[in-house]
Amino acid sequence: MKVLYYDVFCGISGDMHLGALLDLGVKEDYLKTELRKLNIEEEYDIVVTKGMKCGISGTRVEVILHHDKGSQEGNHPHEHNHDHHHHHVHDHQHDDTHQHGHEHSHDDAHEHGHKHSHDDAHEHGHKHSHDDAHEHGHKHSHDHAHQHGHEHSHNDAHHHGHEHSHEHAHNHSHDHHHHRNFTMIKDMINKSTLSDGVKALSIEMFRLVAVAEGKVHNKPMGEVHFHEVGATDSIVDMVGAAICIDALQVDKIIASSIQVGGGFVTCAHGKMPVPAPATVEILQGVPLKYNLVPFETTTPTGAAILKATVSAYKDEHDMRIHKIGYGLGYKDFEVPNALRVYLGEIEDAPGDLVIENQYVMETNIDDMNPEIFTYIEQKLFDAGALDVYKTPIMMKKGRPAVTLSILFSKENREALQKIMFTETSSGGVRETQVVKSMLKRDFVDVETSYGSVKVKNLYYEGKCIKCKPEYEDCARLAHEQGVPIQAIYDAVEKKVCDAD
Ligand SMILES: O=C([S-])c1cc(C(=O)S)c[n+]([C@@H]2O[C@H](COP(=O)(O)O)[C@@H](O)[C@H]2O)c1
Ligand code: NI
Repeated sequence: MKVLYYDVFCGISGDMHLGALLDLGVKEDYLKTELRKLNIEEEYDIVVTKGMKCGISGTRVEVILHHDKGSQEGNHPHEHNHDHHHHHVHDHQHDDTHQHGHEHSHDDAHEHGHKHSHDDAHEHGHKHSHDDAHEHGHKHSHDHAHQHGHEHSHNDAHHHGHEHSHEHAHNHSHDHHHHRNFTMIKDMINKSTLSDGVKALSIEMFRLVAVAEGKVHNKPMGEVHFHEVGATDSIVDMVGAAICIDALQVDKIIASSIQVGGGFVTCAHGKMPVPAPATVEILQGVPLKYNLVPFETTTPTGAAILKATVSAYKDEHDMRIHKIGYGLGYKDFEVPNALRVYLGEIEDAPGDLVIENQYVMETNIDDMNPEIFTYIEQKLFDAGALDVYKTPIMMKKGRPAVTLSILFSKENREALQKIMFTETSSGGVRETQVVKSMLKRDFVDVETSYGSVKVKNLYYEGKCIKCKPEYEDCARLAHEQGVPIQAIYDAVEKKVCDAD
């Protein structure tokens, strides 16, 4: 079995992850070509360099943002070194002789404060579009000649206050890409020509962050205003992660316990404890280590990449390692600030359990014509449900009702959700992630006096411990031969026992 192992001894962020997988052998050109399928390549550049951390060489990835067309044309790339140092206070450096300090803080009802200070002649392009009530306050102070032009489009009531103090004429047109929400990002990914696997995996990463942010800030997921998450560099980090993982074509992903770091981190919300609330929300149930350094070592993006892909956490593993990669972080610590990854193989033991992350979607129904259930169940199976089952329940006001449950893999979530909303009377569904352990299995054809029946063999610790004739074959033969179905089961059992 081909395995990817994350050794998260000093944490993980989106760009450390990209660096590690490029270091492991994923081609930089392939990553960049695939990312272009999102059609946002004018918003960023990706710079890949070789570097060193405490004597270990590895690969460093920087996502350089073009916040606006103006800055792009004016050759003002905005650098976001997304691990461990920018924490939502954006430091920007420009080729021209000036610096920007942008401070953004967004919320549903919220205020904007943009502060710019410039030394030289240049142009800005900023665009904002928001869904909710909020206030804007822009403060600019400039020393030299340039132009401003602000474009804002808002759906709801809000108040703007722009304060400019300029020594010279200048031209700003705002064009930030910070406010894509989960739905917008999902649409962008789905509309692209990326493979279905990459789409599903990257959407799952964004969903994990959206759910976590919603929980932390006590808002429904749809109302979460993405901050860094909605920004271009998070899109590059998470879609890029899915592209690189998909390119490796591994059967299983394993990780060590995750070093989250310590202390406090400053971000849009102010100072927050490490692990940041969204990070620890995402990493519930995962083995963590703390305080290797008094800084944030694992970010929400890094946490989401692992949560969406890792099926087992083991500090000691028995894989044969074929390749090793190091993705470098930005800061320098006393320990190597790097994510280490291994590509290798684990022997397929015949008795091994198959362990998969799956999901259960459920809704309680007390007001639907019961005849419809059978129709819906079939539709759910056709859309990829792994199992569909009903549980009788008693609901409020003494109503007898049914819980309709679906077991599924994440790539089928949207199709199944659509059926739940459009075909049942339900107005909402809930979802939980489950770890499913299955006995290894194979299928054989058993010849009986009635005909051939497919039989499932189930293995545990290398031995076949259960044999199950497939119901459909038994039912078909019983009809064809005009015998009780039990006669077919008995014939299969006799054949199997005789063979033992
Ligand atoms: O901007 C928001 S909403 C934000 C929320 C949280 C919470 O934990 S809530 C944390 N952060 C911090 O932002 C940086 C960037 O993280 P990325 O995952 O985008 O790389 C990081 O320091 C987070 O802890 C931001
Ligand atoms: Ni937050």
